Amino acid sequence: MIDTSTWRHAFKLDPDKDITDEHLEALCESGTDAIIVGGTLGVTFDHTIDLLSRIRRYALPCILEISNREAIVPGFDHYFIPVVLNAKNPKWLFEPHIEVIKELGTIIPWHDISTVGYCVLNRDSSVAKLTESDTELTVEDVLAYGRLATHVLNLPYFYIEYSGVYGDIELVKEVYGRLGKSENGKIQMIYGGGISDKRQAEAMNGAADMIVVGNLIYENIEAALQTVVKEEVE
Ligand SMILES: CC(C)=CCC/C(C)=C/CC/C(C)=C/CC/C(C)=C/CC/C(C)=C/CC/C(C)=C/CC/C(C)=C/COP(=O)(O)OP(=O)(O)O
Ligand SMILES: O=P(O)(O)OC[C@@H](O)CO
Ligand SMILES: [Mg+2]
Repeated sequence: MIDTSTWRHAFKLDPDKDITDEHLEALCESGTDAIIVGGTLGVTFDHTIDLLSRIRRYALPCILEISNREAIVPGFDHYFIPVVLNAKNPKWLFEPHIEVIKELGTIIPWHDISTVGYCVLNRDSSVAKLTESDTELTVEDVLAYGRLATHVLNLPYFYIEYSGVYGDIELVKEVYGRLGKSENGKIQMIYGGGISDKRQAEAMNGAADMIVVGNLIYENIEAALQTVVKEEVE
């Protein structure tokens, strides 16, 4: 089982996108807490296992965020199993999961997986289009999804996903403040989406337990490296 309680920052690598050895080394040695591997579309077994083999040169946790059956590669330290809580197409809630559990049930390392409840808020993202996410949500709506994740589903993670665009920080702050602190904060809240510089990374890190930086890696590696924020030492 993995302990992410002190994690503040992770880079998310897309197996479908190229990255040089030099940039990969810089990311893995940047001080980030973990590498998450995943994407929405086109994630293949071969690209995923190739990327894992390259990341394994470095001593940091590597998590596979599973987006399709093809991408399931053994050998990761941990697996995030997504549930898109605000998916309007019910097929995406549990159908893919059931198919995989029926196929792999006996070999699934249940202690190495964590279910992550996503609230997808960028209507133009691939994941929103794929799952037909209801992205026109108020703060109260998002807070309700957070409470669903925390108290009804007892999930370890609630992920506010803006995937590709920098989100509404006031919404994130309010949801985090009312969910995390006022309700014994037993869930870890993650923010990801459009972080493009150190200022945005620090701002969002004040609004959630952990931030994830993805696309910026492939647009501006130096700016991506600047987003690494570390746990304040008491
Ligand atoms: C030995 C062995 C084989 C070990 C592995 C066993 C294992 C871990 C089995 C898994 C068991 C299980 C229950 C798996 C679930 C399988 C599955 C297919 C789940 C579907 C998840 C889902 C809802 C997918 C659709 C939505 C989606 C793509 C979610 C991913 C998260 C997300 C928000 C992605 C967006 O990423 P982003 O980078 O922003 O996207 P793009 O940049 O590509 O646009
Ligand atoms: O690629 P970006 O927009 O940084 O988003 C990171 C992560 O939330 C994607 O699942
Ligand atoms: Mg991505």
